Amino acid sequence: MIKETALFPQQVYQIANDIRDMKIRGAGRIAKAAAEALKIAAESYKGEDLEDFKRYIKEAAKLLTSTRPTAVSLPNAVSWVLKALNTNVNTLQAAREAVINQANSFIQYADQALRKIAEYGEKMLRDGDTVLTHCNSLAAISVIVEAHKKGKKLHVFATETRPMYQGYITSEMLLKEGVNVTLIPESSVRQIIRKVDRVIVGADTVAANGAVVNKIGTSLIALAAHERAVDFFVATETFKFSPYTLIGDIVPIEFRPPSEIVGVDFLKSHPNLRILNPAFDVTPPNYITGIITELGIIPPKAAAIIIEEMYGRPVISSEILGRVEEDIS
Ligand SMILES: O=P(O)(O)OC[C@H]1O[C@H](OP(=O)(O)O)[C@H](O)[C@@H]1O
Repeated sequence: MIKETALFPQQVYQIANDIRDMKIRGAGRIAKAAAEALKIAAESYKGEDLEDFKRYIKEAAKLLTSTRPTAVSLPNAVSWVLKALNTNVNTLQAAREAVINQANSFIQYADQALRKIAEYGEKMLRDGDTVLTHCNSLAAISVIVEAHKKGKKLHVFATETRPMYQGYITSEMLLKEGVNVTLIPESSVRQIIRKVDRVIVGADTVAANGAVVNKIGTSLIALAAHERAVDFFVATETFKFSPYTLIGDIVPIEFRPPSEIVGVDFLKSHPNLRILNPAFDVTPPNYITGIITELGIIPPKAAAIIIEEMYGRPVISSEILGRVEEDIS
């Protein structure tokens, strides 16, 4: 549990806890939730001092970015909102309004971006295609659903996605839209890939060299697709592009608790058993056909250009990010 003090309203801690516990999950959704939390914090600030307000918002930013380390959408959303404090705000009221407006503008941008991704991405799917997707990505799903709405007959293989089984959520979402879905264990992908025309997945972070960090198992799927020359697309908003990688940062990979892999009883009865539960892996750029963004479909090698255009240099320091490499030993 994140330590609660009287500093922020309970809702802010709740959002932070829900992101950490993956009750709120998906790189886009956690970014929007963080923006919403900063907005709530700004609205609820009880003090009367501008400088104190700025410190308070930065503390909230720190709390939120400390919840999960890998998806850069989280610090990028927070940076977007914190820009409000860099503008010429001279009064508490102006600063509060600026934070609220920036948070709203991020949420609005995120919603519009998903619509644009669907619009650009559906063109990559053809009538009769069999599509494979992994985990639960709103960006990837929006592309599939848009193609389906355009009248293209698709069949989707959704991987179960151990250990959290987000493939079940994906299956439900696609079935609700009337898309044909077959749920498969991800260990069957090399067997199934011969039936697949297109792979489409989401992203948690896109690095400056075009590598994509996404749910564990993605890179094995990319490898299988590469072997059979199956096109492999990544659907992602540009706020999942990492400005930190432009200045040499390595994307930290989150390791989650062993209890997500095996039951507590099994763990207790085998105290010498070590368990590793990495939540993400890295797919190299040469395995990726194209990255579908709200700005258009780009080759992975163009990621650095997008980062430079969108962000320039990082806005918040690594101190606020609180990024610490996980100990995997
Ligand atoms: O933003 P959207 O496209 O919804 O999802 C992007 C990615 O976020 C998820 O991470 P997690 O489930 O939070 O660990 C998955 O890795 C998914 O592919």
